[in-house]
Amino acid sequence: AILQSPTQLSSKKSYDYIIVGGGAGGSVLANRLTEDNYTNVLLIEAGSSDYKNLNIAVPQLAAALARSEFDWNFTTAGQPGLNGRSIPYQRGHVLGGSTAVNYMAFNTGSRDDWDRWANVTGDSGWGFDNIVKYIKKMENFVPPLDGRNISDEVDVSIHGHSGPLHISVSGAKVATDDRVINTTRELPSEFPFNLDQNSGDSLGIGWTQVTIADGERQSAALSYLDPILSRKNLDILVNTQATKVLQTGVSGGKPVFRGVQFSQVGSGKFTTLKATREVILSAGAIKTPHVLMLSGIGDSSELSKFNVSTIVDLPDVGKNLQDHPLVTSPFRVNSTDTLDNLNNATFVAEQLALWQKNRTGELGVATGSQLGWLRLPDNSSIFETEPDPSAGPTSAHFEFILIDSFIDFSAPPPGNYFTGFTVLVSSSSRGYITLNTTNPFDPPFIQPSFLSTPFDIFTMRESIKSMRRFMAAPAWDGWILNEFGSFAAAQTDEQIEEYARNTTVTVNHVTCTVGMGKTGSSGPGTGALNADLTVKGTVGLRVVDASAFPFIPAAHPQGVTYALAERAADLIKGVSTC
Ligand SMILES: Cc1cc2nc3c(=O)[nH]c(=O)nc-3n(C[C@H](O)[C@H](O)[C@H](O)COP(=O)(O)OP(=O)(O)OC[C@H]3O[C@@H](n4cnc5c(N)ncnc54)[C@H](O)[C@@H]3O)c2cc1C
Repeated sequence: AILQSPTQLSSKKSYDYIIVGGGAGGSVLANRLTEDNYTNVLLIEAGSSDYKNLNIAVPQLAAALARSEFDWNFTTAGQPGLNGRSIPYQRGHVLGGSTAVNYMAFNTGSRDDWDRWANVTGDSGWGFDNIVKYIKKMENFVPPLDGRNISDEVDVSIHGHSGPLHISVSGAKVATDDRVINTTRELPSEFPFNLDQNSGDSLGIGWTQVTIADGERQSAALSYLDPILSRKNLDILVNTQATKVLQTGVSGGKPVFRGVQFSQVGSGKFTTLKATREVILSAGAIKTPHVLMLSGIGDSSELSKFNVSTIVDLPDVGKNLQDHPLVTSPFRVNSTDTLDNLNNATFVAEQLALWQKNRTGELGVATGSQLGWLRLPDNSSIFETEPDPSAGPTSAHFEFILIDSFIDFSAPPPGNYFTGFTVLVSSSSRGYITLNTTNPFDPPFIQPSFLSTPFDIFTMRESIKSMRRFMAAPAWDGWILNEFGSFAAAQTDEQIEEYARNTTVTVNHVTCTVGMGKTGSSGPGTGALNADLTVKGTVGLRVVDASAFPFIPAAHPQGVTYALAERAADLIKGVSTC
């Protein structure tokens, strides 16, 4: 059942597992753990249960979710690599978490991304060949809404067809699709076509797979929770924030953390509850380390600055932050047939009527029908002085997101556009999260440290030059009029770097802030979690969300988080995972 307030909890009921956070990680666990009728689970979510809200359901309304009630409204610290700029740092604040507010691109990571996890943790179960079964377990690949033949857009045979998460390709084609694909024919050595970027080898340009089915967003709440709301052994407590995990004893010399303290914002009332087996933090890569630090689990030198007494000195909590910085390359186009038409209120009203009638029209299509995953040439000058931070030859250094409209996260100008996002997906910069205050309702201090290494600024610059080469292919003749705005003025290497520092934002892929390492290893840089996702130096406490990644994949991370959580569920159940 969904409970709206802690006062609705029954004092007679005890829970085997208390999960904090109902996003990608938490929703998978709540579903899988309650498959056993005798396992009782409480899922605590800070946001509301309004996961069917129109702005969430309709894919092209996603922009309205930023700075709304569905956003934690975080802002980063000033970033030296961005000329001191602070940027918004969006996170989902609703059942479904960030999967309810994201842009729905669906990737499952490259072979090298997963194999690097296996190496770092010493657990081959995280390797690609083993994880494939968990990827298939989550997936249900369905045909696109328009029913077109997609045999040249995706290799349907490698996907799962009976999992909870419905995925597909965009529900209808847009005017630039053929131009993008023709570019891969005209410039195949730099921009090869890849039929399925989720095969383990992600490199090349291909069709975006999305968590959209029948024109509607598929969030973790809709996929993993909505179908099981009638299970008697699952309670979902919404509008309630976990403020701390609490020590409930000592076992084998280690503190046991089976208690959770929680509260509704502004109520002034705090409730505590104890799980009989485990407390699992799935609060995402910002809030999971925040809750751990507030509970006395973190870097003792940081905690002491705020008079928080350290129970477990775990220096890696909040460190190792990795994300994907993004720069826009906008072009004016010689057409009125672009998704920019959705900036016109009358047109949107017409499209909304279509969407409500049968989910058709432009509001149900994906933002960015194609993605490109690309590497710097092996002989790039940067490798003479800097190591390659990518996971290996199947992982990209940078990404293209190719969009049939203007997007630069400010008010759109009049006219029609094409936008190429270039995204740094294997960066060597590392950021961090720490406390700002000890009030659990205050945001933590967030420093992503974007573009703070020579490799990162070099690669961002080269990605923009690569985007210009892509858009100069004959396929675009007659469509592209000219480069737009301050992007057009950035032509020399120095100007491009300055443009990047002045305009970089994020794709909102923050990860790795409570990363896994080898089981039992200790000290800075060895990871905050054991390979089975238990928190080092504790009993009864685990982390299952994107903060547990040891390295960010060169991929949009929701699919990777779902797969991690699918395996975590089996690790928790104690069934064989390899
Ligand atoms: C704007 C945006 C666009 C994105 N675009 C894409 C994309 O196109 N493709 C992609 O793959 N990924 C995308 N992502 C990232 C992706 O959605 C996340 O990586 C993924 O959802 C992470 O899952 P998670 O379980 O770690 O955290 P989340 O899904 O964020 O879930 C965490 C949950 O915990 C809750 N919570 C936090 N603190 C507490 C607390 N103290 N008590 C109770 N509950 C708490 C939150 O409210 C939230 O519901 C995007 C993210 C954003 C914000």
